[in-house]
Amino acid sequence: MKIIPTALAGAVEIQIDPISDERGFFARTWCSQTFQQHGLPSEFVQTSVCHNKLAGTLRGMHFQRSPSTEGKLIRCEHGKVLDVVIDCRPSSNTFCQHISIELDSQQFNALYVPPGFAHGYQTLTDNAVMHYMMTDVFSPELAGGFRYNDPAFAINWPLPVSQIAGRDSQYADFDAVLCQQLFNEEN
Ligand SMILES: Cc1cn([C@H]2C[C@H](O)[C@@H](COP(=O)(O)OP(=O)(O)O[C@H]3O[C@H](C)C(=O)[C@H](O)[C@H]3O)O2)c(=O)[nH]c1=O
Repeated sequence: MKIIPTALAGAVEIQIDPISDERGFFARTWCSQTFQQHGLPSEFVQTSVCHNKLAGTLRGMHFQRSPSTEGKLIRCEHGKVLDVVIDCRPSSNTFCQHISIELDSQQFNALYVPPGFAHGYQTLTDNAVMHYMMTDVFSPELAGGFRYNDPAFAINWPLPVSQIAGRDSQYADFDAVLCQQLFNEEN
C-alpha cells in the first residue's frame, strides 16, 4: 500500500501495490500494523456499504460531532465518485478548508478521513457503490451536516445534482463559531 498525505493533516489517500500475474492481481487494502506505523487506525468497529442509482447523486456533507471519534476508511467499490472532505477541527491550520479526490473502483484507491471532518461525495457514474470502515459506532444524535453548495466552502461539484436527500439541501449556512462548538474536543 502507498499512504499519500493530502493538504489536510491526517486525511490520506491509500493506493494499492498490486501483485500481478497471468490471472490478474492481488493487493492489500488495509493492514493494522502498517496503519499503526503511519498513525492511522489499527482497528475498525463498523463497516457499511452504500449504493447510488444515478450519476450526479450527492450525499453529504455529513459529520459525527464530538464526542464521536469516528474516522472512516472510504473506497468506491463500483463506478467512480468525487469525494470531498472538509476540515472542521477548531485548532487545525486548515480549518474550513476542503480537498476533493476521485475514488475510482478501477484504481482501487481509498481515502482515510480522521475524526473532525465533514464528508460527502458526488457520483460520477450510475450504480456507484461506496464501502466504509468506521473507527466508532454511528450515533444518530451526533450526526449533522453542512450544505454541499454553501458559499463558505465553494466546493466545485462536477455534475448537476441528480439525487439528494431533502435534509442535505436544507442545512443552514455555515457558522464557524457553531462549528467550533460542535467539534470542540472538550465536548
Ligand atoms: C451513516 C449511517 C446511516 N445509518 C442509517 C440511517 C438512515 O436510516 C439510513 C441512511 O442514512 P443516511 O441517509 O444518513 O445515509 P447517507 O446520506 O449515505 O449518509 C452517509 O453519507 C455521508 C457521505 C457519510 O460520510 C456518512 O457515512 C453518512 O452520513 O442508514 C446507519 O444505520 N448507520 C450509519 O452509519
